[in-house]
Amino acid sequence: MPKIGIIGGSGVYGVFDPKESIKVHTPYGRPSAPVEIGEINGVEIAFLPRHGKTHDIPPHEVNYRANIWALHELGVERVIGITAVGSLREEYKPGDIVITDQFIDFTKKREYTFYNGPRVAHFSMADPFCPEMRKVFIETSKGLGYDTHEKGTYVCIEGPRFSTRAESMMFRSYAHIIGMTLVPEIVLARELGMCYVNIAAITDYDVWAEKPVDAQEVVRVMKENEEKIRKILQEGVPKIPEERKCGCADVLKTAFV
Ligand SMILES: CSC[C@H]1O[C@H](OP(=O)(O)O)[C@H](O)[C@@H]1O
Ligand SMILES: Nc1ncnc2[nH]cnc12
Repeated sequence: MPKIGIIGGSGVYGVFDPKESIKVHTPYGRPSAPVEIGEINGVEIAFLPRHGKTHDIPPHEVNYRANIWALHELGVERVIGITAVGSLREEYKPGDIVITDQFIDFTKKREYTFYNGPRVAHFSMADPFCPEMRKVFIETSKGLGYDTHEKGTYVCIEGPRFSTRAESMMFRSYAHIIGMTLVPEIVLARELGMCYVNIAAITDYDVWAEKPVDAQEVVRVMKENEEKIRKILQEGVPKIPEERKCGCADVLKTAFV
């Protein structure tokens, strides 16, 4: 049973060679694709492409609950989410890697929880990312010589449209990077006691800076970044401690009323 799951985003489709693919049915419907099982550097991995195998699911229509449930059902305890993001700050440059440490939710109409009653839960989201996996991927990305930001606040917008210049200026006053998929993916993983780390690859300066961003540019730059992501995973995944001492699952002890 794979204990590590990877959710790949825009332009990240070939990070390993799957040995099998499993169709998982969940109480929330179908995940974005069958879950692919394979290995990265000797470690068993479950992989899901967030936008489907042919990128036909837009960010606001991703079935985040089914994706996280499916990975959990297969035994996954730790989730690595790969995302393409725009930069809201000069010093966060296209091509840089960010190991996100906070998020701000600007989405509007998604399924945010597994707990819609009668069981009521309120999960702490103060420090949402797994400290053990953050450490591994910060060290790995830096060790590979990539320009790496140890911290960064990701503002998640609803999409599928990009921001207006005014929105971008506002977001820039409190966040460092912008994307459309981190929420509710991380929230749902946490609700099941799973660890989550976000490896964000910057593809563009959002519109506050210069010319309007476009989707083709994001996918083109992400293709260029794919090798970086592959290397970070190849080196980083085997360094993830097998036993979890991070406390990510402890939120379950205090969430229920
Ligand atoms: C293809 S442009 C916008 C698209 O790219 C990012 O995808 P992901 O987070 O899955 O890497 C962004 O969030 C949007 O979904
Ligand atoms: N500028 C941007 N805004 C929102 N999502 C993105 N994904 C990649 N670049 C983005």
